[in-house]
Amino acid sequence: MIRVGQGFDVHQLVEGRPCIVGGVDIPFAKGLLGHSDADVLLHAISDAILGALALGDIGKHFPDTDPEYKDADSVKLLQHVWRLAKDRGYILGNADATIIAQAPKMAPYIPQMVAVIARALECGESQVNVKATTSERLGFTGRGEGIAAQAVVCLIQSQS
Ligand SMILES: Nc1ccn([C@@H]2O[C@H](COP(=O)(O)O)[C@@H](O)[C@H]2O)c(=O)n1
Ligand SMILES: C[C@@]1(CO)OP(=O)(O)OP(=O)(O)OC[C@H]1O
Repeated sequence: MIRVGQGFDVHQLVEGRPCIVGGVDIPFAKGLLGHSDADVLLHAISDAILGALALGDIGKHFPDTDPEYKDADSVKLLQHVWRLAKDRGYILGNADATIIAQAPKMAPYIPQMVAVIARALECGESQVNVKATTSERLGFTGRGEGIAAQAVVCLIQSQS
């Protein structure tokens, strides 16, 4: 069986926080605000996987009221989500994601993000694509108030 899922997430950019996107700590004057490390890209991918599995969303699995997830490493959250897919006999077909950010420039860090994601999803790097776009200075992303990310995944059930 093949299943697809999509995910979308937004986090606010504020001073005094690290800017962690796709598991990469990007040097920038502002960082992402959240209960966890606020890794907007990994949250979108996690939600896409949970969507494909019809298992709800990351807020359901990792409540932002739970101190266990305070400043949590989203790579670990993604690994947990991937375990749910593996336990149901799925492998990754492919994942494709877009980061929407006026700044910082993501391109130099994308190969590192792809490596982090492929490692967490136990797949080849050719199965993972990460893109970035500005929103041409329009809207909250364009004003630099936050970063958004969206993702789609295709999961393939290799055993029944
Ligand atoms: N935060 C970003 C945004 C964009 N990029 C790269 O720049 C290219 C052009 O962006 P447009 O919004 O003008 O389409 C885009 O294709 C990305 O390669 C980036 O690295 N970081
Ligand atoms: C990851 C969790 C849990 O720490 O918190 P945040 O970092 O605030 O992220 P969000 O995308 O708002 O939702 C999921 C949360 O429950």
